[in-house]
Formats: sequence, C-alpha cells, structure tokens
Amino acid sequence: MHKLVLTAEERENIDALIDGIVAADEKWDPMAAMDRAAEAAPSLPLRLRAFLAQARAEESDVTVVSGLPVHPDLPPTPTGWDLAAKSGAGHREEVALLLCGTALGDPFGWESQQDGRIVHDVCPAPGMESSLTSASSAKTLSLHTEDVFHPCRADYVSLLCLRNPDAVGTTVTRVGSLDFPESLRSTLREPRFRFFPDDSHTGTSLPRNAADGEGAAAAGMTGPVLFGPEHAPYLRFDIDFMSGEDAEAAEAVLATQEILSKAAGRVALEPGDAVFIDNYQVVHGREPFAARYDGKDRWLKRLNLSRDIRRLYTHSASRSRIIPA
Ligand SMILES: NC(=[NH2+])NCCC[C@H](N)C(=O)O
Ligand SMILES: O=C(O)CCC(=O)C(=O)O
Ligand SMILES: [Fe+2]
Repeated sequence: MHKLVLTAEERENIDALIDGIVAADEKWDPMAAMDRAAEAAPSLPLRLRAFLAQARAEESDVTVVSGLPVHPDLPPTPTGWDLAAKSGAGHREEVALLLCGTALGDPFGWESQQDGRIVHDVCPAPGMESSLTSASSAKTLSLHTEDVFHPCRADYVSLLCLRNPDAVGTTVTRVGSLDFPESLRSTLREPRFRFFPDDSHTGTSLPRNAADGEGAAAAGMTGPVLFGPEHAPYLRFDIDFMSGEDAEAAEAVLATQEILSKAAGRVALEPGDAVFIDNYQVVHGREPFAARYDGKDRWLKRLNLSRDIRRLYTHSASRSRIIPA
C-alpha cells in the first residue's frame, strides 16, 4: 500500500482549486466539473501529483491519499444515491475526487449505473440493507472486482470518504499476496467462467436468468479469473455475479472465494481519505454495519478510472465518457 498524508497547506490549495471549479458554472454541472477538474489537475500540489504519477507507473495496488478537504458544512448523508444526485449533495467532494483521479486515469461512468453519473454516491438506502449493491449495510459486500462482467471495467475504482462514524472497513485482497495451489491456478487461467452484470446495473434483485431481454450483457461473458503476466497475474472475480462453466470451474470459484476471504485486509476510511484500488490486482468489499438514516450515515463518493479511455470509445463507438454496458 502507498499512502500520502496531505499537509494543511496542501489541503488549502486543493480547496482553492475546488472553489474555482464550483464557481465557474452558475449551476452545479457534474459533466462540466469533470472537464474543469481535468484542466485544473496540473495545478494540484506537486507532491500529490508526483505521488499519484508514481503510483500509476509502479502499478501500486492500493493507494491512499489522506487529508483531502471535506467541507465543514457538508449536508446530511442522503438516504440513497438518487437523492444525492438530485440535490448535488457533496459536490465539492466530487470535485476533490475528480482532481486526484485525473492524475491516475480518465473518469468514466456507465449508462446503466446510477443514472449515468460520473461520480457515484455510496451510502445506505432504506429497503436496500441486504441487497448486493453498494447501498447495502446489514449484509457483507463480498470481495469483488468492480463491474466484473465488462471488458472496459475500471483500472481503478476510487472511493473518497465523507463520513464513516463507525469506522466500517473497506475490505481488500491483493492478488500479489495470494498463493494458489498449482492445479487451481491453471483452472483459473482458462476461460471457463461466466461473468454477469451486477444488480446496480440491472436494477433488479431477480435471479439473473429472469433478466430476459436485458441485452447481451445479461447473458454474461466468459473468460478466465487469472490472466496476464505468469508471475504477477491480474484477477477478475465476484462470487455473486459469476459462475463456473463446468463442475471443476464451479469448484474453483468456491476455492478461490475461500482463499480471497482468508487473505483479506481492511481499510477503515476516515473523512478526507481517498483510496484508489487497482481493479486488476485487488478485489474489494465492505464489512456490514447498522444504517441509521439520521443524516450521519457512512457516505463515500466513488469514481471509475480508465488508464486508456480509447478502449471505451472503441467499445461504445462514440467519444462519450458514459458508456453503455
Ligand atoms: N458481490 C457484489 N455484491 N457485487 C456488486 C458490487 C456492488 C456494485 N459495484 C454497486 O455499485 O452496487
Ligand atoms: O463501501 C465500501 O467501502 C466499498 C463499496 C464498494 O464496493 C463499491 O462501492 O463499489
Ligand atoms: Fe465495489
């Protein structure tokens, strides 16, 4: 893990950049803010830019920046991403995440997720306590690759903490820390696994084969779990949204889940902490917690970053940062 703690002066400099971006448009406009953040990112404190550039170059698996500005007048935690989207709650913090994220990759969103927003809200929502989405609370969010089903999934999923009063942990397992038995490793390298869009895309808690007519993505896509460099492989895994294509592959999924769970570490984000999780090297999840719905709930902003936005443009056949799943 790489970690940088910002000084008070650095935090003030970043806050001033946010002031400029927020003031530039009469009304809060998330897409305009994304462009303005990209323009302003070269003015971030040099130490932060150098840190993020190094994290990118070295393929750091878990990268933390601490001490980002969270506004003292932060509104109450919304009871769902849709309410946050409507009110623009936490928009200054969205800009903070965009500014840092731009140093690692290009921001993008999914048409099918959180209404095509670029920066997402992760906060508990009433009725969703036991769902398989980020709006859950009572249930453990199992270790997963973000958007495991998609070839253009993020290179980094980034999370900026606005509130986390109970120090709920984000769980992480780094593929580099794992030791797979040789027979399991070779099974995982074969394209004997099928990956499906998760419930945050399909908007359903129905069994996935009930999602008829949802398009090609609903049928899933096959591929390996481990791929890339022989001695430093990348990983793609989400037990809730994948299956083995044969009995041995199905066994391998269960065995891998066990190995991943045993090796999990945790990061309890504090307000102003941003974590950049390498989505090819790390699976992440979340510990369960009790939602309060009193305005003080845990609240994160989330941003997907691609190291090569052209992969997405090629996929979607348009130069849009909001791509169809
Ligand atoms: N194993 C899982 N629950 N996977 C889905 C993860 C949550 C999903 N990324 C969301 O935004 O809601
Ligand atoms: O809440 C967290 O710490 C992680 C949530 C998560 O996995 C996500 O939003 O994709
Ligand atoms: Fe996630």
